[in-house]
Amino acid sequence: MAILEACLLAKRFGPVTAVEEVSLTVAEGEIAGLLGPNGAGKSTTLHMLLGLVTPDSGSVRLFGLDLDRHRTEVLSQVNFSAGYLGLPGVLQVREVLDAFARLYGLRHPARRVAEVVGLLDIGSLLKRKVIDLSSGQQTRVHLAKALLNEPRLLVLDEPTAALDPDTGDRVRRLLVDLARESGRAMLITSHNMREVERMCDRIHFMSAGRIVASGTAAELAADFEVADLEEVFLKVARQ
Ligand SMILES: Nc1ncnc2c1ncn2[C@@H]1O[C@H](COP(=O)(O)OP(=O)(O)OP(=O)(O)O)[C@@H](O)[C@H]1O
Repeated sequence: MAILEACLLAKRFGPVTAVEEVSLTVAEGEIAGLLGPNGAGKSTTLHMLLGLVTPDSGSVRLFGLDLDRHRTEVLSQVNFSAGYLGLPGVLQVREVLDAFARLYGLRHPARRVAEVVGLLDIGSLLKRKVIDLSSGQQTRVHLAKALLNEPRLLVLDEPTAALDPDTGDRVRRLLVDLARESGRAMLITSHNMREVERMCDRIHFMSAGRIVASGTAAELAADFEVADLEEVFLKVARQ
């Protein structure tokens, strides 16, 4: 079943065409990657899929429902994490997670907070204020928040950019396990090609607002007649 179906999305900001005719689908249990050079239109695409930016044209369906017409229903089954999203700095980590758990209307908020704290291994951070955390620690708190509502679609804008190699590896394993075991769909952007090769079932390359190539890492490498995704990226970026 298609969890996400985007059809011919387009967005301009004044004279800048950020996104043009972007169509993509993400299936249940699939981890999809959205790659491309800086300014290619990845974040703008994610924001349209999340209803944060209104497209100039095109449509988004989530779980078979039109995002515009069923906004509350579909967005309650989605979550989003990105390094550029702030959390309330004066609150302790526990207070932040408790607040989001209440906001999401979870049936067993305390139990779910304990679960995500365990998954992201952030028990030692619970009494710390968000503002005092390192960027990697904040990333883990953000990911914990994004898992609270057990989203059927998890959208992650550069999820491991601030993480050290060990923590990044743990988080990647956690996300892959979540997709495999519970059928959660994910759409991630990343500039880490090894990460994308390891995690993503299907990859969409964007350039100048358009999707210019899609496939598995192996299919893309074969199509572009190169050895790996890093070289595909360089070819796309330099075309
Ligand atoms: N709110 C905005 N107002 C004006 N221009 C914008 C706005 N948001 C994005 N843009 C422009 O749209 C284009 C696409 O930006 P976007 O952030 O989607 O790219 P990206 O692929 O996510 O880049 P990066 O890899 O650097 O994060 C860029 O030219 C950017 O300057």
